[in-house]
Amino acid sequence: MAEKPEQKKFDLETLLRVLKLALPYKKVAALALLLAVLLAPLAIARPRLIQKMIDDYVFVGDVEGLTFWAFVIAGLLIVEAICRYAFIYSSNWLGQSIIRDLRVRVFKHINSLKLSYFDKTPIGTSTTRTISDIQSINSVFAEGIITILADLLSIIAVLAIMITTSWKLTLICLTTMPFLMLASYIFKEAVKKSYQQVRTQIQKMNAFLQERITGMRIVQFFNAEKQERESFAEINAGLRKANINAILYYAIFFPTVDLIAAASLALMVWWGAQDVARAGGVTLGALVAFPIYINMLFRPIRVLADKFNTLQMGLVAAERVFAVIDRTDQIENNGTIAPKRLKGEINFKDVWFSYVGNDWILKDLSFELKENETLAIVGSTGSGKTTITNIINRFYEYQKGDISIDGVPLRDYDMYALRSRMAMVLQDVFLFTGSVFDNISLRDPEITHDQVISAAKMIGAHEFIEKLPGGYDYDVQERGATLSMGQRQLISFVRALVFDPDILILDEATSSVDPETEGVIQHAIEKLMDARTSIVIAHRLSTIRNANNIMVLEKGEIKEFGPHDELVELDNGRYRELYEMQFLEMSE
Ligand SMILES: Nc1ncnc2c1ncn2[C@@H]1O[C@H](COP(=O)(O)OP(=O)(O)OP(=O)(O)O)[C@@H](O)[C@H]1O
Repeated sequence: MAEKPEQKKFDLETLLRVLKLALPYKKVAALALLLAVLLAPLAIARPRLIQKMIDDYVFVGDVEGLTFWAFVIAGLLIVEAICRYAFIYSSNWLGQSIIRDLRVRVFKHINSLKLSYFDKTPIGTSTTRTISDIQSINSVFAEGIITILADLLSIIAVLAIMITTSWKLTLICLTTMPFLMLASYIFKEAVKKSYQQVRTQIQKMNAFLQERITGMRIVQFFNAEKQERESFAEINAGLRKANINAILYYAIFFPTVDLIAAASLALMVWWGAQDVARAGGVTLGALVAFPIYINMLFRPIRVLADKFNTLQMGLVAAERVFAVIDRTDQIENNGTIAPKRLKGEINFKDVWFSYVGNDWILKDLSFELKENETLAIVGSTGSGKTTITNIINRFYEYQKGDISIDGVPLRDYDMYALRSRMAMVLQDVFLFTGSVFDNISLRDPEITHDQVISAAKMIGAHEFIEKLPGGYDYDVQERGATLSMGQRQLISFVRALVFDPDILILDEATSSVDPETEGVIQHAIEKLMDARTSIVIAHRLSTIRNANNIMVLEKGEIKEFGPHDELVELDNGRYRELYEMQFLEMSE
């Protein structure tokens, strides 16, 4: 994905929108702000008091007065430390609370988006939006806006006290300011650019690793380790270079600022020392306090450029997160009918569907399924079999024609109620990290252990689950990698059965299993389809033969439709051809 907004100038609109996120935490935000305002005069009070002590007490020899003011300074130091702690804690608490809310909001929103969004958006992008981009928004609060404000306030406060102490000395100190400004500007731009490079390299590395780790089998099998190692080394070198560039700028900038500060100090001492001697010139106390002021003036300026970059990067991230939140291609769910049970009569009438534009994948489809009937869909790859199931469960919206279930148009149903009466078993079984029980119940609190066990028994999966270490509590690793294909399929069958759907959508796996497992799976499928309407993308001859009707699909059109015995009789029939070439062979 092109990350072009990075080049944009400061975006006030996004900043305001980010600030609005703090509304639920008004009080903490106000506290952080108040502390920022308080900290500036607190910090400058110390050198001012030292100045006073030297001028009014040291020369007079008033030890009692000196002790008193020393205690005042100590007291102020403690107050400042407490305030600084409270400031850091509250601004970070604010940032973290805001991003916690935002993560929930983004996750919820991503969940509600149409599947077509995920067709177009790489997985990595969705994860980046919910994790690292949102994390960067924290910096807008914790390191950005409030600290920048605190720094600016302290600069103003220091300048004010410097000018009131001696405007001449202040002017002398400020003569180096243009150099500092120039250095800061150059640094800010250079660092921004190198951080962009770092980000690009990190993104590259993430994408590379994600793909290679997922496809590790292929990498190892085709002995591609060497090439992959070389590609990785190249990306890794790029990341190192980008990081070193960024560090280099810091290494140049910070000493440069120190140098400019030292020049200021030298000028001040040179001029100040002469001025002390003059009548009406600066006092000795001021001369002692000024180096501290200079330090206080340069320290925030030194980090300000950096913080401004952080703020800007936070805003760029915020803009990307908002772009996800603002997406309106959510699933429309305007239907209200929510039946407890369905009969499962499905009717397609002149249905047309395309994923993109006018590239029709399903063309003028009409067919009917009665209660408890089974329809087997067969056809060559890409003919649109999966697509039919995708529009029945409303993963995608069809464009023309009508689909109804039990005589009610699909869109009049509440989508969640409708889906709760359907179950889907996919060819590529997806298991989540968690126990076998959780993978079957999908953490639905209404599903009991007994229900799961009795469903597993019906399917014929109970035996093998019992034998797993821990049985139903067996910890399934990511995507079920530690289970065999057949075992994963059986678990997905139990998952479907336990929800006791009225309509079953089944994409039969093409992978062949040993004859014994095949027998178990065949039995499981029969159990699953028993007494409910089923649509099966069929690959097993037994399933096809037992189906009430077979649909032969070709390029999105129905070529033949009818029961096995009828279709197999058709001269030059497509089904007959498929049957003789494929299914008979498979069943041998
Ligand atoms: N999400 C999608 N976005 C765009 N086009 C898609 C999408 N999914 C499928 N297609 C296209 O739609 C057509 C039908 O795909 P579909 O998955 O329905 O075929 P299929 O008959 O199930 O194939 P197979 O037997 O290989 O699974 C294909 O040309 C495919 O490229």
